[in-house]
Amino acid sequence: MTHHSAAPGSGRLKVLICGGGIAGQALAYWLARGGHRVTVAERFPALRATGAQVDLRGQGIDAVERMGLLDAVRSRLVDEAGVALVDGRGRKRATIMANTSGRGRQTLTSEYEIMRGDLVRLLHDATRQDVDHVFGTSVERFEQDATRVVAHFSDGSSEDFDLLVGADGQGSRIRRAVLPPGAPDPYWRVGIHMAYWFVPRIASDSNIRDTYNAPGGRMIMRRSHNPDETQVYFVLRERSAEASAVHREPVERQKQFWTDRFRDAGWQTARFLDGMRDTESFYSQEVVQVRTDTWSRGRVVLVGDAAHCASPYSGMGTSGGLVGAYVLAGELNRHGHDLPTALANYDTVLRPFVDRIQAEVKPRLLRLAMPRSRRAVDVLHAVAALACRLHVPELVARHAKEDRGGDWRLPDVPVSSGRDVP
Ligand SMILES: Cc1cc2nc3c(=O)[nH]c(=O)nc-3n(C[C@H](O)[C@H](O)[C@H](O)COP(=O)(O)OP(=O)(O)OC[C@H]3O[C@@H](n4cnc5c(N)ncnc54)[C@H](O)[C@@H]3O)c2cc1C
Repeated sequence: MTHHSAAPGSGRLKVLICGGGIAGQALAYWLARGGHRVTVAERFPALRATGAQVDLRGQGIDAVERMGLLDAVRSRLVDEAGVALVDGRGRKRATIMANTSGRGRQTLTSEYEIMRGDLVRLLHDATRQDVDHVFGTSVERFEQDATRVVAHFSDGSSEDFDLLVGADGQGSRIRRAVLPPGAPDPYWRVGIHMAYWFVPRIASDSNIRDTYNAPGGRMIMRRSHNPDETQVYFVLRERSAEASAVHREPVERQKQFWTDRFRDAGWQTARFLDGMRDTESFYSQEVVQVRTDTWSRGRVVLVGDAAHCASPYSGMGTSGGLVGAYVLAGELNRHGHDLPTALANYDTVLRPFVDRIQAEVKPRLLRLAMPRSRRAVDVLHAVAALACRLHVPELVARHAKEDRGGDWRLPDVPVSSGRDVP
């Protein structure tokens, strides 16, 4: 680790961000612009520019715009025209097109769909000059007193900082150390699991996302993001200890789990399972939200999924990380070494937005969209087909007053920490 100290008495802070994903890098961007000294420690040996397609919506788009990155994001958007429900023979039973009217709220497809890897690379390009990135290193533990936090790294070194930020995602270790003893389990479980990977694209893979329901609470999605690759998502309704534990097992065991559950699902399952065998891009997770009242303790604070993962079903996970980073950086720029005030304001300002995006996930609706019986799948398709013939989804989207983040607006915050930066 490199050693440098912040100028004493100035508003500048020496900050360690644990996790170089979306929220960590967005925070690094704003703090570096604010004149703070920032190190990002990422556990992965290189930039972790993997993952499937993510949405940017509402306030998340505003946050990207304030970073001056909207044009760069626009140039990397995935072309997804809409979402179709297909039957076992691939026939489209109902199609919901993206809302391109410029009014109301986005449908299932957002106006800004981008591959996670592209967004991570873009944020990295915007921060790499001004921030120390250390790859292949994680924070093993830390201790703090009134004047500093000491981080102990996986390479055996340790270093003092003014502030440690846990931007280490849904399974955050920093969060475990921040929550008070006896705090309730922060995971709010929806009873749904998801795996995704890439397979070679074939001629019939269009720019419409296909969604297929199989009995047993199983869903398969297919969407294509470039001329050569198609993303496959397997989604499973299951509340069992086995399903919750499998995501921490070796990848081969995870693949076996998904193969066993989906083997007889129909449609293009055989093709997708074939592609799963050789893929490098496989990722398996339980759909959870992180719900905790504690976002900070002393000189340690959480940002992004570590603080408030809203889950992929909110459509606001990535936007939430970008917005949280912006709000936290703004308060740190405003209050500098008065960390108690900065961190309390971060909580007060951001909390209503987080409550709103987390409330977007409605387990009852998700269960309805993933029926268990064949008959219920048929009913779902018939109702969806009728609704689409009557243009219900487009009308609802266009006439909705607000997008998913509600009427909460990004606050205006100082970009720099006062006198240190012109
Ligand atoms: C590999 C990957 C793929 C993903 N794919 C999707 C997707 O397809 N769709 C979707 O909606 N969301 C996906 N997500 C989640 C999505 O990125 C987040 O919901 C959202 O962007 C908020 O980002 P975040 O920075 O808070 O968390 P994340 O993007 O999860 O980033 C956390 C970062 O912290 C690093 N990290 C974890 N533990 C440590 C540690 N102890 N020390 C140092 N670094 C650590 C991780 O390697 C990662 O780079 C993915 C996340 C990851 C890590």
